[in-house]
Amino acid sequence: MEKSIIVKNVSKKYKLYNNSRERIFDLILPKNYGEDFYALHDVNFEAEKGDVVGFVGVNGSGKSTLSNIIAGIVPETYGEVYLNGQASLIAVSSGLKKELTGRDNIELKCLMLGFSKKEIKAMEPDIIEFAELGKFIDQPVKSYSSGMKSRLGFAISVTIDPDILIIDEALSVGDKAFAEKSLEKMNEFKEKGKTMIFVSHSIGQMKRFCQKVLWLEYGRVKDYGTVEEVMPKYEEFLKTFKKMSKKEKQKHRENALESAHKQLMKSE
Ligand SMILES: Nc1ncnc2c1ncn2[C@@H]1O[C@H](COP(=O)(O)OP(=O)(O)OP(=O)(O)O)[C@@H](O)[C@H]1O
Repeated sequence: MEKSIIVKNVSKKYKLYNNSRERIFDLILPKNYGEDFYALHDVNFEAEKGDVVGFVGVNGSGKSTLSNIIAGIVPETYGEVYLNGQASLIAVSSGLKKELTGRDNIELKCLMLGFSKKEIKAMEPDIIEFAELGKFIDQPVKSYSSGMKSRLGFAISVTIDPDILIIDEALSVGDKAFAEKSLEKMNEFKEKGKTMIFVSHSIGQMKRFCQKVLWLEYGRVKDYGTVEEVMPKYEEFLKTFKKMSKKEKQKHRENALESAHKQLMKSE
Protein backbone atom coordinates (compact mmCIF):
# COMPACT_ATOMS: atom_id res chain seq x y z
CA MET A 1 0.00 0.00 0.00
CA GLU A 2 1.21 3.49 -0.88
CA LYS A 3 1.79 5.77 2.10
CA SER A 4 0.09 9.13 1.91
CA ILE A 5 0.85 10.74 5.28
CA ILE A 6 3.65 9.91 7.71
CA VAL A 7 3.77 11.79 11.00
CA LYS A 8 6.95 10.89 12.85
CA ASN A 9 7.64 11.82 16.48
CA VAL A 10 5.85 15.13 16.13
CA SER A 11 5.65 17.43 19.15
CA LYS A 12 4.28 20.95 19.27
CA LYS A 13 5.43 23.33 21.94
CA TYR A 14 3.63 26.61 22.56
CA LYS A 15 4.74 29.32 24.91
CA LEU A 16 2.11 30.46 27.37
CA TYR A 17 2.56 34.02 28.63
CA ASN A 18 0.91 35.67 31.61
CA ASN A 19 0.63 38.99 29.79
CA SER A 20 1.61 40.75 26.57
CA ARG A 21 4.72 42.31 28.17
CA GLU A 22 6.11 38.81 28.73
CA ARG A 23 5.39 37.98 25.09
CA ILE A 24 7.36 41.02 23.90
CA PHE A 25 10.25 40.44 26.30
CA ASP A 26 10.46 36.85 25.12
CA LEU A 27 11.12 38.11 21.60
CA ILE A 28 14.06 40.14 22.88
CA LEU A 29 15.34 37.65 25.46
CA PRO A 30 14.20 34.26 24.14
CA LYS A 31 13.62 31.43 26.63
CA ASN A 32 13.45 33.75 29.63
CA TYR A 33 9.74 34.41 29.58
CA GLY A 34 6.61 32.32 29.34
CA GLU A 35 5.91 28.73 30.18
CA ASP A 36 6.30 25.81 27.76
CA PHE A 37 3.14 23.96 26.91
CA TYR A 38 3.07 20.83 24.75
CA ALA A 39 -0.08 20.66 22.61
CA LEU A 40 1.30 17.48 20.98
CA HIS A 41 3.67 14.96 22.54
CA ASP A 42 5.60 12.65 20.27
CA VAL A 43 2.75 11.83 17.89
CA ASN A 44 3.26 9.02 15.38
CA PHE A 45 0.74 8.03 12.77
CA GLU A 46 0.57 6.92 9.17
CA ALA A 47 -2.21 6.92 6.60
CA GLU A 48 -2.29 5.09 3.32
CA LYS A 49 -3.54 6.49 0.03
CA GLY A 50 -7.34 6.36 0.05
CA ASP A 51 -7.66 6.22 3.84
CA VAL A 52 -10.33 8.33 5.49
CA VAL A 53 -9.05 9.00 8.99
CA GLY A 54 -11.13 10.64 11.71
CA PHE A 55 -9.44 12.60 14.51
CA VAL A 56 -11.34 12.37 17.79
CA GLY A 57 -10.67 13.56 21.32
CA VAL A 58 -12.20 15.94 23.84
CA ASN A 59 -11.66 19.73 23.57
CA GLY A 60 -8.01 20.69 23.68
CA SER A 61 -6.66 17.25 22.67
CA GLY A 62 -4.63 18.61 19.79
CA LYS A 63 -6.81 17.62 16.83
CA SER A 64 -6.63 21.05 15.17
CA THR A 65 -2.95 21.47 16.00
CA LEU A 66 -2.16 18.16 14.29
CA SER A 67 -4.41 18.97 11.29
CA ASN A 68 -2.72 22.34 10.90
CA ILE A 69 0.75 20.79 11.09
CA ILE A 70 -0.16 18.19 8.43
CA ALA A 71 -1.57 20.99 6.24
CA GLY A 72 1.67 22.96 6.67
CA ILE A 73 -0.10 25.91 8.29
CA VAL A 74 1.58 25.51 11.70
CA PRO A 75 5.20 24.28 12.01
CA GLU A 76 5.99 21.30 14.23
CA THR A 77 8.50 21.96 17.04
CA TYR A 78 10.05 18.47 16.81
CA GLY A 79 9.60 15.55 14.46
CA GLU A 80 8.75 15.27 10.80
CA VAL A 81 5.76 15.09 8.48
CA TYR A 82 5.95 13.46 5.05
CA LEU A 83 3.15 13.95 2.55
CA ASN A 84 2.66 12.20 -0.74
CA GLY A 85 0.96 15.00 -2.67
CA GLN A 86 -0.65 18.33 -1.91
CA ALA A 87 -2.77 18.83 1.20
CA SER A 88 -5.60 21.31 1.62
CA LEU A 89 -7.30 22.18 4.89
CA ILE A 90 -10.86 23.33 5.36
CA ALA A 91 -11.58 24.75 8.78
CA VAL A 92 -14.16 27.12 10.21
CA SER A 93 -11.41 29.72 10.36
CA SER A 94 -9.82 28.58 7.13
CA GLY A 95 -7.23 31.32 6.74
CA LEU A 96 -9.53 33.65 4.82
CA LYS A 97 -8.45 37.30 4.76
CA LYS A 98 -11.22 39.29 6.44
CA GLU A 99 -10.68 42.57 4.58
CA LEU A 100 -10.79 40.94 1.14
CA THR A 101 -13.93 39.90 -0.70
CA GLY A 102 -14.86 36.26 -1.18
CA ARG A 103 -13.77 36.49 -4.83
CA ASP A 104 -10.36 37.96 -3.91
CA ASN A 105 -9.91 35.27 -1.28
CA ILE A 106 -10.50 32.60 -3.92
CA GLU A 107 -7.82 34.16 -6.09
CA LEU A 108 -5.37 34.59 -3.22
CA LYS A 109 -5.70 31.06 -1.89
CA CYS A 110 -5.42 29.55 -5.39
CA LEU A 111 -2.40 31.73 -6.27
CA MET A 112 -0.71 30.62 -3.05
CA LEU A 113 -1.30 27.01 -4.09
CA GLY A 114 0.43 27.65 -7.39
CA PHE A 115 -2.51 27.93 -9.80
CA SER A 116 -2.24 30.35 -12.74
CA LYS A 117 -4.69 33.26 -13.16
CA LYS A 118 -6.22 31.44 -16.14
CA GLU A 119 -6.77 28.27 -14.12
CA ILE A 120 -8.29 30.29 -11.28
CA LYS A 121 -10.72 32.05 -13.63
CA ALA A 122 -11.81 28.63 -14.92
CA MET A 123 -12.39 27.27 -11.38
CA GLU A 124 -14.04 30.41 -9.97
CA PRO A 125 -17.63 29.76 -11.18
CA ASP A 126 -17.61 26.24 -9.68
CA ILE A 127 -16.32 27.58 -6.36
CA ILE A 128 -18.92 30.36 -6.27
CA GLU A 129 -21.72 27.98 -7.18
CA PHE A 130 -20.71 25.41 -4.56
CA ALA A 131 -20.35 28.08 -1.84
CA GLU A 132 -23.90 29.41 -2.47
CA LEU A 133 -22.85 32.93 -1.52
CA GLY A 134 -24.74 34.83 -4.23
CA LYS A 135 -23.95 38.56 -4.25
CA PHE A 136 -21.95 38.18 -1.03
CA ILE A 137 -19.04 36.83 -3.09
CA ASP A 138 -18.10 40.48 -3.79
CA GLN A 139 -18.45 41.57 -0.15
CA PRO A 140 -15.58 41.52 2.35
CA VAL A 141 -15.33 38.26 4.28
CA LYS A 142 -15.66 40.18 7.57
CA SER A 143 -19.36 40.56 6.74
CA TYR A 144 -19.83 36.75 6.48
CA SER A 145 -21.37 34.50 9.12
CA SER A 146 -19.25 31.54 10.28
CA GLY A 147 -21.44 29.28 8.10
CA MET A 148 -20.71 31.43 5.02
CA LYS A 149 -16.96 31.40 5.71
CA SER A 150 -17.03 27.67 6.14
CA ARG A 151 -18.97 27.27 2.85
CA LEU A 152 -16.40 29.38 1.00
CA GLY A 153 -13.47 27.50 2.56
CA PHE A 154 -15.10 24.20 1.73
CA ALA A 155 -15.89 25.21 -1.85
CA ILE A 156 -12.31 26.36 -2.52
CA SER A 157 -10.73 23.25 -1.03
CA VAL A 158 -12.90 20.73 -2.86
CA THR A 159 -12.67 22.51 -6.21
CA ILE A 160 -8.88 22.65 -6.24
CA ASP A 161 -9.02 18.85 -5.91
CA PRO A 162 -6.08 18.23 -3.54
CA ASP A 163 -4.50 14.80 -2.98
CA ILE A 164 -5.07 15.06 0.75
CA LEU A 165 -8.17 16.80 2.05
CA ILE A 166 -8.32 17.83 5.70
CA ILE A 167 -11.69 18.89 7.07
CA ASP A 168 -11.57 20.40 10.54
CA GLU A 169 -15.02 20.90 12.09
CA ALA A 170 -16.14 22.61 8.88
CA LEU A 171 -19.44 20.74 8.85
CA SER A 172 -20.36 21.75 12.37
CA VAL A 173 -21.44 25.23 11.29
CA GLY A 174 -23.93 26.18 8.60
CA ASP A 175 -27.07 24.44 7.55
CA LYS A 176 -27.91 20.77 7.25
CA ALA A 177 -28.46 20.91 3.48
CA PHE A 178 -24.92 22.23 2.94
CA ALA A 179 -23.49 19.58 5.30
CA GLU A 180 -25.26 16.89 3.22
CA LYS A 181 -23.94 18.36 -0.04
CA SER A 182 -20.44 18.48 1.47
CA LEU A 183 -20.65 14.87 2.67
CA GLU A 184 -21.64 13.89 -0.89
CA LYS A 185 -18.61 15.75 -2.25
CA MET A 186 -16.43 14.02 0.34
CA ASN A 187 -17.82 10.67 -0.84
CA GLU A 188 -16.71 11.56 -4.38
CA PHE A 189 -13.21 12.15 -3.00
CA LYS A 190 -13.36 8.83 -1.22
CA GLU A 191 -14.37 7.05 -4.43
CA LYS A 192 -11.47 8.70 -6.27
CA GLY A 193 -9.13 7.10 -3.74
CA LYS A 194 -7.97 10.37 -2.16
CA THR A 195 -6.76 10.57 1.41
CA MET A 196 -8.91 12.45 3.89
CA ILE A 197 -8.64 13.57 7.47
CA PHE A 198 -11.88 14.42 9.14
CA VAL A 199 -12.04 16.25 12.47
CA SER A 200 -15.43 16.24 14.13
CA HIS A 201 -17.16 15.94 17.48
CA SER A 202 -20.04 14.14 15.74
CA ILE A 203 -19.85 10.42 16.49
CA GLY A 204 -22.48 9.79 13.77
CA GLN A 205 -20.45 11.54 11.06
CA MET A 206 -17.28 9.73 12.20
CA LYS A 207 -18.91 6.32 11.92
CA ARG A 208 -20.64 7.13 8.66
CA PHE A 209 -17.62 8.51 6.98
CA CYS A 210 -14.28 7.23 8.33
CA GLN A 211 -12.50 3.90 8.08
CA LYS A 212 -9.83 4.64 10.65
CA VAL A 213 -9.81 6.73 13.81
CA LEU A 214 -6.96 8.47 15.61
CA TRP A 215 -7.92 9.18 19.20
CA LEU A 216 -5.91 11.99 20.76
CA GLU A 217 -5.85 12.63 24.48
CA TYR A 218 -4.24 15.91 25.51
CA GLY A 219 -1.58 15.73 22.84
CA ARG A 220 -0.90 12.02 22.92
CA VAL A 221 -2.12 9.20 20.73
CA LYS A 222 -4.45 7.20 22.92
CA ASP A 223 -5.46 4.77 20.15
CA TYR A 224 -5.31 4.37 16.37
CA GLY A 225 -7.14 1.72 14.41
CA THR A 226 -10.27 0.93 12.46
CA VAL A 227 -13.55 2.66 13.32
CA GLU A 228 -14.86 -0.67 14.63
CA GLU A 229 -11.88 -1.05 16.97
CA VAL A 230 -11.54 2.49 18.29
CA MET A 231 -15.02 4.08 18.34
CA PRO A 232 -16.60 1.73 20.94
CA LYS A 233 -13.69 2.45 23.32
CA TYR A 234 -13.92 6.20 22.67
CA GLU A 235 -17.69 6.24 23.16
CA GLU A 236 -17.30 4.33 26.43
CA PHE A 237 -14.70 6.89 27.57
CA LEU A 238 -16.99 9.79 26.56
CA LYS A 239 -19.82 8.41 28.70
CA THR A 240 -17.55 8.50 31.76
CA PHE A 241 -16.02 11.84 30.80
CA LYS A 242 -19.39 13.53 30.39
CA LYS A 243 -20.40 12.44 33.90
CA MET A 244 -17.27 14.02 35.45
CA SER A 245 -17.54 17.29 37.33
CA LYS A 246 -15.55 20.31 36.12
CA LYS A 247 -12.97 19.62 38.83
CA GLU A 248 -12.66 15.93 37.88
CA LYS A 249 -12.22 16.87 34.21
CA GLN A 250 -9.48 19.31 35.18
CA LYS A 251 -7.76 16.59 37.25
CA HIS A 252 -8.05 14.13 34.36
CA ARG A 253 -6.39 16.68 32.05
CA GLU A 254 -3.61 17.48 34.53
CA ASN A 255 -2.84 13.77 35.08
CA ALA A 256 -2.76 13.10 31.34
CA LEU A 257 -0.48 16.08 30.69
CA GLU A 258 1.84 15.15 33.55
CA SER A 259 2.25 11.56 32.42
CA ALA A 260 2.78 12.70 28.81
CA HIS A 261 5.44 15.15 29.97
CA LYS A 262 7.25 12.46 32.02
CA GLN A 263 7.25 10.13 29.03
CA LEU A 264 8.59 12.87 26.77
CA MET A 265 11.41 13.68 29.21
CA LYS A 266 12.32 9.97 29.36
CA SER A 267 12.56 9.72 25.59
CA GLU A 268 14.67 12.86 25.17
N1 LIG B 1 -1.43 29.37 19.47
C1 LIG B 1 -1.53 28.70 20.61
N2 LIG B 1 -0.85 29.11 21.72
C2 LIG B 1 -0.92 28.43 22.87
N3 LIG B 1 -1.65 27.30 23.05
C3 LIG B 1 -2.35 26.85 22.00
C4 LIG B 1 -2.33 27.52 20.72
N4 LIG B 1 -3.12 26.81 19.86
C5 LIG B 1 -3.61 25.76 20.57
N5 LIG B 1 -3.16 25.78 21.83
C6 LIG B 1 -3.45 24.81 22.91
O1 LIG B 1 -3.13 23.52 22.44
C7 LIG B 1 -4.05 22.56 22.93
C8 LIG B 1 -4.64 21.79 21.77
O2 LIG B 1 -5.51 22.66 21.04
P1 LIG B 1 -6.28 22.20 19.72
O3 LIG B 1 -7.08 23.35 19.25
O4 LIG B 1 -5.32 21.57 18.78
O5 LIG B 1 -7.24 21.06 20.31
P2 LIG B 1 -8.55 20.42 19.65
O6 LIG B 1 -8.52 18.96 20.01
O7 LIG B 1 -8.64 20.75 18.22
O8 LIG B 1 -9.70 21.13 20.48
P3 LIG B 1 -11.23 21.49 20.08
O9 LIG B 1 -11.94 20.18 19.98
O10 LIG B 1 -11.67 22.30 21.24
O11 LIG B 1 -11.19 22.24 18.80
C9 LIG B 1 -5.08 23.32 23.75
O12 LIG B 1 -4.75 23.23 25.12
C10 LIG B 1 -4.94 24.75 23.25
O13 LIG B 1 -5.26 25.67 24.26
